[in-house]
Amino acid sequence: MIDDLNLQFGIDKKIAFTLGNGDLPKAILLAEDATAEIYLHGAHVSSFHRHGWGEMLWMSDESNFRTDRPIRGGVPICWPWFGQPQPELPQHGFARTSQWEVIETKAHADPSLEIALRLTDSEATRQLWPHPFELTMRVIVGRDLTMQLSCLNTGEEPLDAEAALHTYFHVQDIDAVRVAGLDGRSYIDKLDAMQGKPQAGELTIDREVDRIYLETPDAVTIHDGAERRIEIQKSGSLSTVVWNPWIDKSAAMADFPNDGYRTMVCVETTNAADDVRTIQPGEVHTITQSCRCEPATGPADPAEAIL
Ligand SMILES: O=P(O)(O)OC[C@H]1O[C@@H](O)[C@H](O)[C@@H](O)[C@@H]1O
Repeated sequence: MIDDLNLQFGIDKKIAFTLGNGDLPKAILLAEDATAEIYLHGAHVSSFHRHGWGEMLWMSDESNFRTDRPIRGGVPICWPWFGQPQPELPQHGFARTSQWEVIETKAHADPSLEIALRLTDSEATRQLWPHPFELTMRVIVGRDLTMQLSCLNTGEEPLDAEAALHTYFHVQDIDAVRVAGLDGRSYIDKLDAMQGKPQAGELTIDREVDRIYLETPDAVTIHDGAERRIEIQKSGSLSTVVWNPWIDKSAAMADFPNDGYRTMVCVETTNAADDVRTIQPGEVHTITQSCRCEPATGPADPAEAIL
């Protein structure tokens, strides 16, 4: 399988396929400005390392790497639902535990690299969710990490889908983290009977946080507690989830280190809660997020200072 992937989609010195953890196949993208890794299991981006500025994503070193489990960390794709609408359904949908197929790789002149993966309905997905669909995940690796998740409704009935690019960002020190861009928005507090509450100012984290922010079309910025800030631009999404499990929940999760909550925060570009999307037959809905990691002060790139 790896040989076939390299033959069909490998690009010399830029894109290669290999077996990753748990012998699951993954793509390695070696762009001029960054290196990224994407597992075919879940179309899961597990690493984005912008050269000179370190790893942007947080990965659990206790993660499962099994075909029947989601990977913990990186960017799980929650689809076609967010959370667990019914107890018998898998939390966050089936996309993150499905095997995706690679459909395209490209080396752009700018000089980013791109990989596209696809998931279509099958007997197994129709048992959980009775809709035909074609889901495409495009990952573009350059100075930014851009992810586009597109759902084409290939059926004859409208379908309703939620989605999340459930991104685990690596931060230096949770006590000093600030999340900007949500001021004045209201959020659903999943830890307080789904009550609606207003956000005043920047968000800081000193306890478990699990919130769905509504009416959030704009960029969100994470100040990571040290020298970095991460800006998340988005489109096709009017909701944003912020999650940190804090002490007790970290300890309760078997695939999460007890102190993991100190160096991560999830800021998720979503279609969740009242932002569920109805997609008509033959139509496509795309949710996009583009993440840029830059020094906390100064221009994004030393070259930009002299341009
Ligand atoms: O453990 P999971 O299924 O990956 O979910 C992690 C978290 O994901 C967040 O997006 C949810 O809002 C939380 O409620 C949930 O606990």
